[in-house]
Amino acid sequence: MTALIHPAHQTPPAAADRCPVQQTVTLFRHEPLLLDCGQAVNDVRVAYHTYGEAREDATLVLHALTGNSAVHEWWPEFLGKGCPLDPELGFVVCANVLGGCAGSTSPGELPPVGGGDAPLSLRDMARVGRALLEHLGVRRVRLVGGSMGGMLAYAWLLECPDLVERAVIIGAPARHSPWAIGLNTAARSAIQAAPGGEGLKVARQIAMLSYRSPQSFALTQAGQRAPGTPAITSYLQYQGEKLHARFCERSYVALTWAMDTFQPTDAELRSIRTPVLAVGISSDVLYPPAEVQACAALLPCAQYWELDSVHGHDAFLMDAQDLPERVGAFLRGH
Ligand SMILES: CC(=O)SCCNC(=O)CCNC(=O)[C@H](O)C(C)(C)COP(=O)(O)OP(=O)(O)OC[C@H]1O[C@@H](n2cnc3c(N)ncnc32)[C@H](O)[C@@H]1OP(=O)(O)O
Ligand SMILES: N[C@@H](CCO)C(=O)O
Repeated sequence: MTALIHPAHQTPPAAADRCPVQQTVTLFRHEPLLLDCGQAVNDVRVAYHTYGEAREDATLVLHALTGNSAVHEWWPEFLGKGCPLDPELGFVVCANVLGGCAGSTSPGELPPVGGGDAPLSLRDMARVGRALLEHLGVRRVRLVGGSMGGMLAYAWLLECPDLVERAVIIGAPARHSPWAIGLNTAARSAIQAAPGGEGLKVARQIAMLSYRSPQSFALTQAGQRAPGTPAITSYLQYQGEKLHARFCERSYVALTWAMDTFQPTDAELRSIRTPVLAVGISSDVLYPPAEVQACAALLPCAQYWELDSVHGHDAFLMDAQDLPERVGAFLRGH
């Protein structure tokens, strides 16, 4: 595979001067990426961050649905000196997924299929990630992923078992339940009913209700923010506006579809030999902890741990408590 490294990034600064910057590379220049839908795609752009000196072994962080590759911005408890991802001790990589809208090839940049955006799969995203690791010279990888990133870790375990040494899967099942698909269906319906932005805002409002918990909202959004407006109402409106300002509806449709259609069988999950730490979140109403645990129980080499938080699914981002310590210990082989 030949890669096109974008000129601004051809000469990396010395390690001591390095501050995290997003880099971009174009992969699949000569040999196309064959998507699961059958479409061949050349020139796939991947936006990524690296932390620490390049090595043959790395930890790959897999971001959540609306995340990006800037781990230092959204997961400071996990990345840094003394954290589970310590760039002084190891090489850390995070890439925006194929179909995302934070620098990698977006749905609108792919050849259309059947008159619409090419349907993407989590396995397609794992194959692009593999190509990035090859480009970076990485031959062995530990995975850490939360939410969509956790489901993507399952796809990596099935698609690239030769590369993955261990995986931490946080707040994610191996496949979507009817409940999770239903929530995404409602979100996509909102986008289809009101394209151009308003639908995406409603989609985020629906999703936010599943990312927190009744108890979390009782603690943080009781009463009124402005006279006559319940706090939760203005909160959801604000969250809709915030996502609209930083995300794209075609990516939202593509990524939620990829999650909904990822349905590995029990037999496939039983075939995974890689050690896995699966983390459930006690108050997660999107992916209830029992569901996360039941998926992990199908894996021959998985252990399960539960984060006790009232803040629901998003607790891995906003109320991590001793999760970093647990993740660090598992990555070190304990
Ligand atoms: C923070 C980033 O850089 S995101 C970029 C990368 N994105 C990702 O990685 C995706 C994952 N991240 C996320 O989903 C989110 O950023 C989270 C879960 C980590 C945190 O979400 P947040 O929206 O920052 O937190 P929270 O739910 O507490 O809301 C706080 C915001 O709502 C506002 N707010 C709180 N209550 C109300 C209310 N009743 N009415 C109106 N606004 C309200 C706050 O003023 C605050 O505003 P600000 O974001 O402008 O500071
Ligand atoms: N709140 C996170 C997790 C969703 O699964 C996001 O927006 O990506």
